[in-house]
Amino acid sequence: MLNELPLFASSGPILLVELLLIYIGSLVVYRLLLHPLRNFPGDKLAALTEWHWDYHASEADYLERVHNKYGAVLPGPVARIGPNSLHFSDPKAYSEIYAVGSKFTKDPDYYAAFDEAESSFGLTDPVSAKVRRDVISPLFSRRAIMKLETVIQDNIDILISQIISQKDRPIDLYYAFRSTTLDIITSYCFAQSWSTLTYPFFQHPLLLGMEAALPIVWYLHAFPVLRWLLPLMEPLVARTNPNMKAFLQVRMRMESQIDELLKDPGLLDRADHEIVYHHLLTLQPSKGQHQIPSRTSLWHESINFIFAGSDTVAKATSMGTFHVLNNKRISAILIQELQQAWPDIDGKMGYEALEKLPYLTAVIKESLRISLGAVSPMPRIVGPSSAIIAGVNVPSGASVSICTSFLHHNENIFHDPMTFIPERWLEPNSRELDNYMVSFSRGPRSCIGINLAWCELYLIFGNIFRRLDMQLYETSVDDFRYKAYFQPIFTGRHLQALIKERNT
Ligand code: HEM
Repeated sequence: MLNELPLFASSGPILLVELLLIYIGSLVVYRLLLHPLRNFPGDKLAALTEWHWDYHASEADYLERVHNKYGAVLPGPVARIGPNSLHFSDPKAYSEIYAVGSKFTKDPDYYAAFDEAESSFGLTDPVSAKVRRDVISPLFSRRAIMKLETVIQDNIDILISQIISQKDRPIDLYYAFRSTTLDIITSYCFAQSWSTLTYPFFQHPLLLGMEAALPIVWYLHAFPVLRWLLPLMEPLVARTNPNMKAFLQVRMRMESQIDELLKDPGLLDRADHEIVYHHLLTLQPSKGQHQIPSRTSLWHESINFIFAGSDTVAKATSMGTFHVLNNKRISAILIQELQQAWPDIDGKMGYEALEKLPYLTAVIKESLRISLGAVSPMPRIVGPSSAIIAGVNVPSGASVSICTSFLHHNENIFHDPMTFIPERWLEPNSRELDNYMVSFSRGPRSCIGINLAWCELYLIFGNIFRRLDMQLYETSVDDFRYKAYFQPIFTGRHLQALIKERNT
């Protein structure tokens, strides 16, 4: 009887189900038994489907748990965390994956989730990415930052005056810093400040919308179709979730900025200073730019700057400020150093002068170390041939990464890694530690905004600790536990402080 059953039923829907089952069956066999990564240790479900990663991606300690489980299994300090993805735990892997001159490229499947495929962050083709970088990098060179330092200082002055005007109530310093960095990036890159600093309690709806948008990243990764559906669902989303509505408004606002500019390029001449569009909209064949970026590409780039350039600095300053205020000894040393170097409180102290202060520098480095920056993997595709990473032979085409926490929070590198100790950066061996500080990543895709970030960090830390008298309010270290959405979202209360103006 069995022999007489046909292999495929003839009716359409059943045939579809049969084909689907055959496809899934073949995928299972391929991924478990034939895939080039089949011999790497890791959960079977992780090897079978990307959804396993998407399910666990936001758990801050997920990768640590995976390595604790598979650390002793050969071939070494590596685990398979997706069908085509490996994650390393040995810090040596960092300099091999993110090496200067590396031919490894950004993993297109992973980075597509950010929905900025045509921005400097999202471009995965190395040639296009390099052209874009070469075109916009001059705006972020140290020289350019020094020239536009007043743009940054002016916004910090607004921050200080806004904080002082809200005396007698605790200030949400995370929102305050995020407003500062948003206004800095929108003034610096577009000469059109969003003026979020002057919004009541620093809670501008656009800022709240950007914060609410972060958690969608792993959904967009798991279900790529959402990237197409999201714009269609705008009216529904806007009605049901005010923060998502605000996020969609951020995207639309940037879209109209581009449209206005394309309609009237003369707007560029009216900008107060050089902005990112001066670079993007000027053909620069010497840098390999043979065409002006498309409207979509300009739009992606503008959204990229707003996200990449604001939350990162705000989270580092929030964590750093908390740790300084939480330790009387550290805050006393920092304030004393600032008072000595900057005796006239009504005067100004610029970036170059602040950079020379050793304790302030140590505080900033420690803030960057402990806050990590990007908290999720930044995967690269191995190629053009196979590579040895941390002593392990990895086939070409595999997606590889090692998260920053495996260096910054590694007790073999930084003793007592979860404690904020600026002094570690002042010890004789601190140059050695610099090799393991990778907040801005390394290699051809490292952070474009590093000089701007350093300048913001010096000016924000310098100004708030010199000009304000701050006391923590109902914030503890537990409030900085986070969920990982490439950038962290702290799960506790935001950093809050009672703040007065300092008079001397
Ligand atoms: C404390 C502050 C900052 C930290 C910790 C940080 C960290 C990083 C990291 C780790 C990357 C690599 C991402 C990856 O490989 O996927 C990156 C890339 C990038 N960052 Fe930053 N960043 C900061 C500030 C900024 C600022 C202020 C800007 C604004 C100009 C900026 C713009 C960018 C851009 C455009 C990229 C993409 C570069 C590429 O893929 O080639 N960042 N940043």
